[in-house]
This record gives sequence, C-alpha cells and structure tokens, in this order.
Amino acid sequence: MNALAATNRNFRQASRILGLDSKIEKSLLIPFREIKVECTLPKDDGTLVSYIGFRVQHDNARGPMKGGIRYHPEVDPDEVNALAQLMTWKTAVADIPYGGAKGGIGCTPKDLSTSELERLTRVFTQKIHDLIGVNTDVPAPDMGTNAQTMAWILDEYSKFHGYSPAVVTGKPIDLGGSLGREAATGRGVVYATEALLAEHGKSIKGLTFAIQGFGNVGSWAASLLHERGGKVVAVSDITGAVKNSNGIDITALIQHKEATGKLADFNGADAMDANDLLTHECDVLIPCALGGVLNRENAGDVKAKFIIEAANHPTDPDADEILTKKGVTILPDIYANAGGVTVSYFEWVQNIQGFMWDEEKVNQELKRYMTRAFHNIKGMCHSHNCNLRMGAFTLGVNRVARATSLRGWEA
Ligand SMILES: NC(=O)C1=CN([C@@H]2O[C@H](COP(=O)(O)OP(=O)(O)OC[C@H]3O[C@@H](n4cnc5c(N)ncnc54)[C@H](OP(=O)(O)O)[C@@H]3O)[C@@H](O)[C@H]2O)C=CC1
Ligand SMILES: O=C(O)CCC(=O)C(=O)O
Repeated sequence: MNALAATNRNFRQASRILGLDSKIEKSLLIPFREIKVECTLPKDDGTLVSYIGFRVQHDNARGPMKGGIRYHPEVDPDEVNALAQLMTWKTAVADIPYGGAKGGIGCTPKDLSTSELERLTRVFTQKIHDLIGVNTDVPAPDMGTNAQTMAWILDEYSKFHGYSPAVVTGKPIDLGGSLGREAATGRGVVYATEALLAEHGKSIKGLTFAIQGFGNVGSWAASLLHERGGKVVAVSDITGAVKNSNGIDITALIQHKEATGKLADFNGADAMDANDLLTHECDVLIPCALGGVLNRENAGDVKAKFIIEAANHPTDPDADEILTKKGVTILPDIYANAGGVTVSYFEWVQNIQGFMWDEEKVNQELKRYMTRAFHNIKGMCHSHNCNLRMGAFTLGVNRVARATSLRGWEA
C-alpha cells in the first residue's frame, strides 16, 4: 500500500473512533494546496537539467503550515501528500500552533555539486516564494537537506520579501537557527523512548538497539542512546551495515563516517548485510531512513519488542497488523519524531521574539513537550481502548477537527 493510502487509512480509522462528521472528515483529508513546479538547473558543465519540485500544504486550521523539504530520488506527489498530512497530525500531537506541509525535489543530492545544490534550491525558492512565509508555511530540513539548504532558501526568499529569518527553521545558528535544533529529532526520539520504556518498567541502560539510517536523526539518536548506556548493536546507511553484539562505539563510528563517508570498514564492528538490519536481534528497533521499510515481507521476522518510528511512515499497514499480533509495541512517527518540529517551533518563536534561548532551556522544553504528548496519547489509548498509533492519531485529528469547527470551516 502506498504512503498516502496508508496515511488516509489511519486517518479514517481515527475519524471513526472519534465519530467525526463526514463533512469534517472530507475537509480534513483534502489538502489545502498542492504545488508542483519545474526547476531547471544549469549544471556546472553548462547543460540544463529539469527537476520537479513539490510543496503540499495540507492544513492550516491550527496555525501556519510546517514541514520539511526532502531531496531524494523517490520524492513523488503521493509520498509528499502523505508526509504533509502526517505533519498536520504531528504538530497537533505535539500541541504546537501549526498545521502541516511537506515538500521536496526528486533528485539525488549526492550526484550534485554544492554549487548545483545551491542553484537548484534557489530556483525552487523562486517558484514557491509567494506561497510560503512566516505566518503561512515554514519549511525545514528533511532527508537530503540541512541547515545550509535552509540558509539558501532564507536568502532567496529575503530578496523578494525582505530579511525574514523565521521563514525557515533548522537554519545555521549564525542566521538565527536555534541551539539544539540539529540534534532535536534524535533527542526527541530518545525522550520518547524513555517515556515508553518507563511505562514498561525498563530504561535505556543495558537494552540493545538496532538503527536503520545514520544521517541527522539516526546518528543523533545513536549517540544519545550510547551516552545513556544503551547498547547500539547494529547500524545501517545506504552504503551498508555494521554490527557488534557488545555495543558499537558510536562516537568512533561517527568519526569514521565523517572521515570516509561510509559505515563499511569500521574497525570496531563487523560488516553485515544491510537488508538484515530490521530483523537483527535487539530489544528496540529504530528506523531512521525511508518510509515503508517494514512490510509484509519482513515484519514476521522482526526480533525487537519495541519499534520507535524515527523515520516518517516506516511501517506499512500490513506490517503494523503482523507486528501488533506478535506483541511488538510500536511508538508511531507522528509522536516519536516530533522533537524536530517542536524545536523548529522554538526556533520560530525565538526569531519572532528576537531573543535566543540557551541550549539547556531548549532541551528542557523539548523534554517537557515530548513527555506531555506521551501522556496525552496514553490518555486517548485509555479512553478509546486503542494502540499507540491510534492514540496519537485520535489525539492529533481531534485537535485539528476542533480548530476547524471553531473557525467555522466544516460546512
Ligand atoms: N531531520 C529531521 O529533523 C527530521 C527527519 N525525520 C525523518 O527521519 C528520517 C531520516 O531523516 P534525516 O536523518 O533528516 O535524513 P538524512 O538525509 O540526514 O539521513 C538519512 C539516512 O538514511 C540513510 N539511508 C537512505 N536510504 C537508506 C536505505 N535504503 N537503507 C539504510 N539507510 C538508508 C542515509 O544513508 P547515507 O548516509 O549513506 O546517505 C542516511 O544515513 C526521514 O524519514 C525523515 O523524514 C522526521 C522528523 C524530523
Ligand atoms: O522541523 C520541521 O518543521 C519539520 C520536520 C519534519 O519535516 C518532520 O517532522 O517530518
């Protein structure tokens, strides 16, 4: 099942549990605006190449739309639609005053030089600058993009609208980025994991973790788990995977990846087949890369007792059913990875206030938001006798439905 069909299915299930009116259900499903633009890139060798850029603005009942920009060859309209919708429920679960959006360009960033990436980002921004803004739609990094990408968007946007640091989040600190934003998604994953494990009378220390993806989210999550005494026993990226049943030295692995660009040939661990990462022996599995990686083919072989969805939509509905039957507890994406957008909100607030918080305050507030959201989700699970995914969906959908009806939009 594709990402959009799966997301719509989860939404409809939540809507049924909440007893939403069919008019409101329809209005929440249909995106506010879908943007598709051609981005022509003059390559370094003088040739021209066309890429397709997307921005889907799903909903703004609770505030400006918010969500990342992804550069990846598999970016397509269905996936961007699903990711934009997930952002709407995620910001509502975190209880931050935003709606949801997502964007991306179907490209392979590693095949482009830095100056090509800059030109492509500027062309994309020229095409969408009138449709984003501090109070309308605020982009941020996602797969394949980073603080530098946000700096280019900010600069290009500011040529049309005047200097506007709050138009993007996840910026470099020197341009008004928030301390703690780079680590925030991984840190939020760790706070979410702590909240879940505490419910089960467990803690990170001594448990074993397998992590798929070692980019921004995966490497920060691994590093913070390692710092808390968790044993990261397997890690993968696009180049391969490594394992060590005694626990991998994550600081050394990060240094190795920075130096060589890959996980392979790391001294402190053995090479393994990256396809086996998701079914590796561990207590906690954390997918931190692409969507749909847990599916009918591999779900039955998963050994972990807990899955923390740091990636967006890593578990398709077939896998969800199989894993639930096996007794695996799944902490859903719209909560587990909400730390990134939560600190994006803090960054936007700091930009608007013209005042910078210290990192300790950012991390403390992040923990407070993540812990509060976990208890709110558990409350919904209790009231509706449902699992954590439906607890999170009903929490988010209910908040957006209330705002929609208070604004008189349901007719
Ligand atoms: N950045 C953020 O703040 C947020 C991100 N997310 C989600 O987290 C996930 C990761 O995002 P982020 O860390 O920012 O992205 P990055 O681009 O920083 O990292 C992605 C990682 O995934 C690896 N990867 C790609 N394809 C595969 C594959 N087939 N198998 C194994 N690893 C693979 C990449 O490998 P390599 O390093 O070799 O390229 C890289 O390590 C995405 O689903 C994203 O939507 C969710 C909330 C916020
Ligand atoms: O920080 C943000 O605004 C968005 C992060 C994001 O894209 C996500 O949570 O999936």
